Amino acid sequence: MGVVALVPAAGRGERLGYGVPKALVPVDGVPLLVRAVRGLFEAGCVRHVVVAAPPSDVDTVRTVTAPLAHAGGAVHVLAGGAERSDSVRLALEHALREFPDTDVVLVHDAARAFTPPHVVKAVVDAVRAGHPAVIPVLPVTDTVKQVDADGVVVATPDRSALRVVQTPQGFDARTLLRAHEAGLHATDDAGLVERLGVPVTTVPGHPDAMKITTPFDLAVAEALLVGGQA
Ligand SMILES: Nc1ccn([C@@H]2O[C@H](COP(=O)(O)OP(=O)(O)OP(=O)(O)O)[C@@H](O)[C@H]2O)c(=O)n1
Ligand SMILES: C[C@](O)(CO)[C@H](O)COP(=O)(O)O
Repeated sequence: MGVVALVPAAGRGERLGYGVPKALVPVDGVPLLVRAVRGLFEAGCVRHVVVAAPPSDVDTVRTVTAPLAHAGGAVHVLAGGAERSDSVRLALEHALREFPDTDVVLVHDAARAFTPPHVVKAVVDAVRAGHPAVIPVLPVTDTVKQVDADGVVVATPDRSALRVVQTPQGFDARTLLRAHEAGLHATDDAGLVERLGVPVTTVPGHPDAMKITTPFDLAVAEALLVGGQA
């Protein structure tokens, strides 16, 4: 029995526009991916990590992540796929083949490099408590509008019932495999599980678990977050 974290890190980081794949972008000299993997191990409950790397950078990713493995744990690196969900599926298949005693799987964006370890632990604890799918969330602070193709507002959903979704998302391993094998599309793994009719439970997320997507996000991380984690 053990927890394996899958880290989709194969994106190009086009919205960031840094010139190297986003996972390798340094913040205070430390690549985002290294920070993300460190945070997973620091939670104290993750045994192995499987990273889906940009296909052109598998060797570099192996080099930067190799020193992160702790006693009894491993960091495996493989080439990711065309879409995030392809990268997750490839990493999941690898994990279940290489670590067959895995019972809990986390999926964690390399781009959420500053996620506090206590959020990782809260997700794992909730899966271990019997919830087959668990996601960290934050309340929505802006009013949200639904618009049509012309940008005209068609609805204003009640924001008290809305949540912003972060990672790591945690799953019973067989449930996540079933969700990926169903061949559906969703922007996160919990979205695939929902379509199976499996309940998805929420735990509190954290503002530091922001997804670094744009140059603004990177500037925020550099200005606010480095001190606590460098
Ligand atoms: N084919 C892909 C695309 C994305 N990801 C990963 O999924 C996470 C969330 O994706 P996002 O933040 O959108 O990253 P990018 O795809 O790199 O961003 P962009 O769309 O700006 O290129 C990131 O850690 C990214 O590396 C992945 O593993 N494989
Ligand atoms: C998984 C995710 O981070 C949850 O908010 C998000 O859906 C990833 O989206 P992206 O467009 O691949 O960045």
